[in-house]
Amino acid sequence: MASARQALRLAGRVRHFSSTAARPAAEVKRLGVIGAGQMGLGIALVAAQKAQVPVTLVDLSQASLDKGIAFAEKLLAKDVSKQRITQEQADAARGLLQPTTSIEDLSSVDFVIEAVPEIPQLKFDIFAKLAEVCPKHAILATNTSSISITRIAAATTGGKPTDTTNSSRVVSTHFMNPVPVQKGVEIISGLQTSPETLETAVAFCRRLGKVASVSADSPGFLANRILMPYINEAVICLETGVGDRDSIDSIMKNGTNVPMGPLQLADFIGLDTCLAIMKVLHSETGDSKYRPSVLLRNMVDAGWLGKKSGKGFYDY
Ligand SMILES: NC(=O)c1ccc[n+]([C@@H]2O[C@H](COP(=O)([O-])OP(=O)(O)OC[C@H]3O[C@@H](n4cnc5c(N)ncnc54)[C@H](O)[C@@H]3O)[C@@H](O)[C@H]2O)c1
Repeated sequence: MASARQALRLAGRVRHFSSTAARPAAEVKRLGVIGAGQMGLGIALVAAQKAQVPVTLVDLSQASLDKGIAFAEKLLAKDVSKQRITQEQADAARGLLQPTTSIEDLSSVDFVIEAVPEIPQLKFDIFAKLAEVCPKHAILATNTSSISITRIAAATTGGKPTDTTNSSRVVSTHFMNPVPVQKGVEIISGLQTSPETLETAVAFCRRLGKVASVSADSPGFLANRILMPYINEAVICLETGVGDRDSIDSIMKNGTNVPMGPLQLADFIGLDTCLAIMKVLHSETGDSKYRPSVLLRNMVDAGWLGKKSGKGFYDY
């Protein structure tokens, strides 16, 4: 596994224009996570289990917090029943999760990861608030799938873009779904991100047992720049009758040794998420090769969003 320094060297393409006095990851003693949905809950649980730090888990919705905590308890109970961890370890991890509906409770975190829905203005507002609430050494990370890290960082400057006190601490830690299972994480620097921030993010992700890839702030970053056109092309093959659903999924599953084909994978990710990312790739690059498939748009318009809505390319 690459060390944090090696990862930084790998990131030779990433230019840095600012520096910051961020603490090294070994001193990340408390994590904050905003958004207790699919991704936020997974990140919080992995942090409690692997880094064994207290996690302040913030969500606007008490119902989401209750659902998330119940899901975490279910995952921990499953790990105990499969003898992957002991009951004591499960209890310790559960005890580290501290749900709250108040963002002000992030006032003593060393590192915060935002995982709210993929809505640009929502993320900008939250980062402006984090710059006010979190300690001045805290790393402010986003789990965005597609929004520019540079734009998110700019939201922390309070209208003074040349003051990088806050924006140099913004970075993306883009975890993969499901977080407890997937080892990969993309670490993306915005234009303002300092080398210290990047290094702290890489090192903290390693404490979570993840393998970090470093990339520049470019539409889709690495994972979605490669994955989403692949999924979109599979939908175009279905739409234009090149092959049926099962043939498309079968050839990719059995021919490229992936656990599921592209249409099933799209259902698991959420077709709305896939469409949103294709739209970003298309609009941000202006390149027609990223045009979302008509069928993908129609499926989303119909409310057939995949597994989460009970119907997508498959029925659930
Ligand atoms: N789902 C995936 O496969 C996946 C993979 C990688 C990255 N992402 C990214 O992760 C982020 C979260 O995605 P998700 O699938 O977990 O979403 P989700 O809809 O499952 O969860 C989002 C949570 O945020 C909460 N929330 C909304 N507004 C809030 C606010 N103002 N303050 C606090 N909490 C708020 C919601 O109540 C909800 O619990 C998005 O940026 C998404 O693009 C998703």
